[in-house]
Amino acid sequence: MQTFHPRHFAIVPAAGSGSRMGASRPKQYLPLLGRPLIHHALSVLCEAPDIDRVFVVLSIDDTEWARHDWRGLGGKLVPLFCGGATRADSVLGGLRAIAGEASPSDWVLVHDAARPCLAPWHVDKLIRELAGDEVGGLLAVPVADTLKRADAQRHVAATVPRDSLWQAQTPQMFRYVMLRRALEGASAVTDESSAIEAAGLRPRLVQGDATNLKVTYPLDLHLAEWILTNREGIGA
Ligand SMILES: Nc1ccn([C@@H]2O[C@H](COP(=O)(O)OP(=O)(O)OP(=O)(O)O)[C@@H](O)[C@H]2O)c(=O)n1
Ligand SMILES: C[C@](O)(CO)[C@H](O)COP(=O)(O)O
Repeated sequence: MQTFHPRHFAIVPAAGSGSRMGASRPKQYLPLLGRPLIHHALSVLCEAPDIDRVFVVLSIDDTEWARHDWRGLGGKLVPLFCGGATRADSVLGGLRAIAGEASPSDWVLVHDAARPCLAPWHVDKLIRELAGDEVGGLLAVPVADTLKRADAQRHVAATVPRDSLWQAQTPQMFRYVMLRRALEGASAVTDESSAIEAAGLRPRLVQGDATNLKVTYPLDLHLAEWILTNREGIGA
């Protein structure tokens, strides 16, 4: 009997403008250790032995991608100029663009272009822990701080119990057809898991670590540089 092995595709949404960064160009192209920021995560995804192809979703009017040399990342990398108005639109555009290549039960790993400190072991752990899962899941870290809910005047209205609260990261890994249908049916979601949850399913939380931060504000760029330079020393 022939056994079916699902493939793994990465989709990297990179069509954002980086407004909170306040830089002169989208943050995915800001220099980080001599490379465009996005290069770091793409390199890890392209080198992951389990990942078959890496699709980068760019804005339809992106002019910067072509200014850089990506050949060092090898043949798995495919740019798609089909980004949308929101992150979810960009991911959905990517899923639609690869419809001819992906089978319904292939896995899709969606990873933010803005998370440059993705490490090979993050990808390996996610794929290994979710291999036999019906639904899929995401990297995440348990909330470590005491949480406060603010009122309109920024006074503390309540202390929110942090038990069972996790911070969502990426990659988030789901079956192609399940993710596509979930995103087509979802409104205003900020990650893939939310769309899957809205479809009535329960994604699994796979514990990652704080080094896989999202570069959102200028300080994050310095933190990312420090993490990439000192990774061996901090045991991450
Ligand atoms: N229309 C959009 C918006 C965001 N993204 C991508 O989604 C990821 C996470 O989003 P975020 O950090 O919010 O990026 P930006 O939207 O660029 O940032 P900001 O919200 O500060 O403008 C980034 O890799 C970003 O490029 C995208 O592909 N398409
Ligand atoms: C998907 C995500 O990285 C999970 O933390 C995050 O939600 C995306 O960031 P955004 O600022 O909400 O677009």
